[in-house]
Amino acid sequence: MTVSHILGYPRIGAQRELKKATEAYWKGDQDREALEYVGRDLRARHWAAQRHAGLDWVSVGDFAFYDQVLNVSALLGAVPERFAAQQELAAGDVSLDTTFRMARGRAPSGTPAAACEMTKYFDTNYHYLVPELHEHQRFQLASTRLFDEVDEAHQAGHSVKVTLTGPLTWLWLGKEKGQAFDRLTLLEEVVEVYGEVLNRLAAQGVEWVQLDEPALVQDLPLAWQQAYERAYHRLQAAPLKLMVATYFGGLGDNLSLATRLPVAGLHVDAVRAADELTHVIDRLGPHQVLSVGLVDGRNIWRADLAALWERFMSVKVRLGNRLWLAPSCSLLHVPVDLALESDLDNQLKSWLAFARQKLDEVVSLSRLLDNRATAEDETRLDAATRALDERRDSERTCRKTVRARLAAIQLADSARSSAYAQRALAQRRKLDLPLFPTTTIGSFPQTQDIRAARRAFKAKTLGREAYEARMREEIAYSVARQEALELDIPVHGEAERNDMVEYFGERLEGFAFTRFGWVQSYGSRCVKPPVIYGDVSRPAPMTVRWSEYAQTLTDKPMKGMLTGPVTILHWSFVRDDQPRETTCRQIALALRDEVVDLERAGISIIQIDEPALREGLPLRQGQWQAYLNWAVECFKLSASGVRDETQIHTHMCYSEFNDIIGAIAALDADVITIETSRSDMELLAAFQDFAYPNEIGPGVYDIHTPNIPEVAWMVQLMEKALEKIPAERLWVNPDCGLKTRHWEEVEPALANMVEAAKVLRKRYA
Ligand SMILES: CN1c2c(nc(N)[nH]c2=O)NC[C@@H]1CNc1ccc(C(=O)N[C@@H](CCC(=O)N[C@@H](CCC(=O)N[C@@H](CCC(=O)O)C(=O)O)C(=O)O)C(=O)O)cc1
Ligand SMILES: N[C@@H](CCS)C(=O)O
Ligand SMILES: [Zn+2]
Repeated sequence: MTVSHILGYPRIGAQRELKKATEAYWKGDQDREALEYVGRDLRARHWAAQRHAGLDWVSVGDFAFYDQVLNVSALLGAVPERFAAQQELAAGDVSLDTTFRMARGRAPSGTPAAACEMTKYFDTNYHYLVPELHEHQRFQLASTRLFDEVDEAHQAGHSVKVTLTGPLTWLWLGKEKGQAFDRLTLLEEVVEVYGEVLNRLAAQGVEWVQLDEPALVQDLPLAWQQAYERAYHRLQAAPLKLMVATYFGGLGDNLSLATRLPVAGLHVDAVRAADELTHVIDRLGPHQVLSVGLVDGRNIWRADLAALWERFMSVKVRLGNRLWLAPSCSLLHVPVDLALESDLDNQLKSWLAFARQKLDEVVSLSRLLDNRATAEDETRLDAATRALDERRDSERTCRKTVRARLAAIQLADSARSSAYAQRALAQRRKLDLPLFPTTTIGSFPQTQDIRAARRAFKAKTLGREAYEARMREEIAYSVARQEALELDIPVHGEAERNDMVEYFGERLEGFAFTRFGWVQSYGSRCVKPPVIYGDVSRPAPMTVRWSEYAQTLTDKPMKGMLTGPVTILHWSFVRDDQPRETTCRQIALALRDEVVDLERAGISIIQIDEPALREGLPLRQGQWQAYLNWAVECFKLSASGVRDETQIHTHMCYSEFNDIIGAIAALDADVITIETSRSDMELLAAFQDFAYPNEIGPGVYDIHTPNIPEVAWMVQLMEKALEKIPAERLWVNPDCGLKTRHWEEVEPALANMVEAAKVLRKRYA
């Protein structure tokens, strides 16, 4: 029989129960027992959903109150000293509050300390807590949570398969703190503790443990490849079966390595690496199980059951009972349950599958392949075929005017009419800016009041006119504050935007919105990515009214604010029936029209944010250039419809940019404002080495902390910048938008920033 399972389920809850419970606990509105109760209840419901769907195993170990990588750090006792958890470590039980302090710097109990770094999990929009590693670090089994959860699932009568981040991927995701050293020197001891974990799980009666090793789809140095063999030779001694799970791409040059590992099973991503499957099967040991990830765990499209059935028949014949089926990766990256989406039209809904629906898809496929399909499977098969046929032929997905416009794009459309030097002269004449011009990145505080007004508008208890009047009030307030602060280039403040992607998606054709389609981004924070289902176009201007209004409130040039095509693409669920770059070009054309309309409305500076440009890089370096080529082209397509004297800005944050500096220069934005303060302006060395020709606003203060930056601090940061970039090309601005801050923090911080610019002007005029 074909075994069906999943690599993990979303833990946030269909109604974001986990978010609400953890935030209530942090605020002190709910005690730990109540929080633990919500955790237990969610686990019980998620396991029940897996079992009732008909999966052969339920996955245990995918639950986390904050992050699954952090859970492994606690399990291994990798708790930095500043969290003062020595007693807990000695007792072998790192507490929940300690993990919260590691994640957020504070928790209801314990002394606050600097939080651990958080960063993107591979190429997903999920963020994990980076394990902090130091030379000669000791590890020990230091948490019982996993074992308690296994007991919980056993008591509920489930067949348990444990899932856990594997030792090599955990180390790969970690970062050396302090002195640099080889992380692999820690492997032996880490593997020792994993060995203990496995023995204990075996003693609990666990038969299968899935060790997630997505690092295997990346370019690995030889020493790491060899370390895989060593580690798994040691782990195979455990008296249970191991499945190494790889996902988010193909194994490439790690394929032989992965299939050689002495484990009972291997999971591969057959969505992103369909063409590797035969090679994997050819190399598989005669008794090894292959788990094939054939339902897309990274997207929300309904699976084509008939096509998959046909495609995998031969695989079934080759592997027989050694075939397992699963989604390509954990379902953490998709929303929980489509059934809740009562506002989506039925046709679009019929094209989609969220986590709950993907369980059914996997189960039906395994029964179809076994020739034991039930009437329910037949119904699902027919419904999927019908829905996919409709989707393929629909005028909603394929719009001739959009396609014709795309086909007519010329090379010249992706370039400004003049080179930067000439544009800069025209812009200087028009804008007449001082040396070290000051500006912000766009958003001002999204107050409770603004959010409440938006909620009321969405709930229809506040009418459109009243809502818009409320937003205009907010814009007027923020412009007045900026005038008082003497900022050179004001912005309208983005009060009207719920999210920098959702806002634009709501105004573009080809996008749809869910009500409950939340996906965990980090900790308790979620995003609700739009669904791009059809050809994209802009039925009407999206931001022009707000910018036009804001411009009436000041004599200074009002900066127009847009989210760029690449960022809109990356932070959405993108249609899977055409190349991503085609969808991106369509978004770029829609934004191009907006840019031109803003110019026509008298807006002479327009910022096109691309914070997600870097994170869209493929996991394999060999594929970077192809991606960067189309990403840069799309940005330029959106930016190039304007006259020389219109100044185009872009903004980037959340990433390190050293390795894509060439692509950043190729964007040819007149000004880039970029996150640099946390890295002490180090990034600018790359701009200097590359002889970056245009203007730069290196962020002079970190907006992620409530601290008010001092004038002298910002002046010295800018002086560091001056060592690399001439004064005429430098701007002064914060690292990113201010929407998460409070006015009481923003005003003194910006006042100091403006003061710093004045000091610099005196010194360098
Ligand atoms: C910068 N990042 C972004 C990503 N993707 C995006 N699409 N946008 C981004 O900005 N990806 C990478 C990073 C991820 N970083 C973050 C940072 C912060 C959050 C976050 O705070 N999320 C909020 C949800 C924010 C939101 O959309 N708010 C809405 C209101 C939403 C809502 O429904 N509110 C109430 C409704 C119930 C009621 O009270 O009536 C509710 O919360 O239930 C708005 O402002 O209008 C979060 O709370 O999780 C996410 C990613
Ligand atoms: N314009 C946006 C960019 C965030 S990356 C903002 O200011 O919030
Ligand atoms: Zn930013």
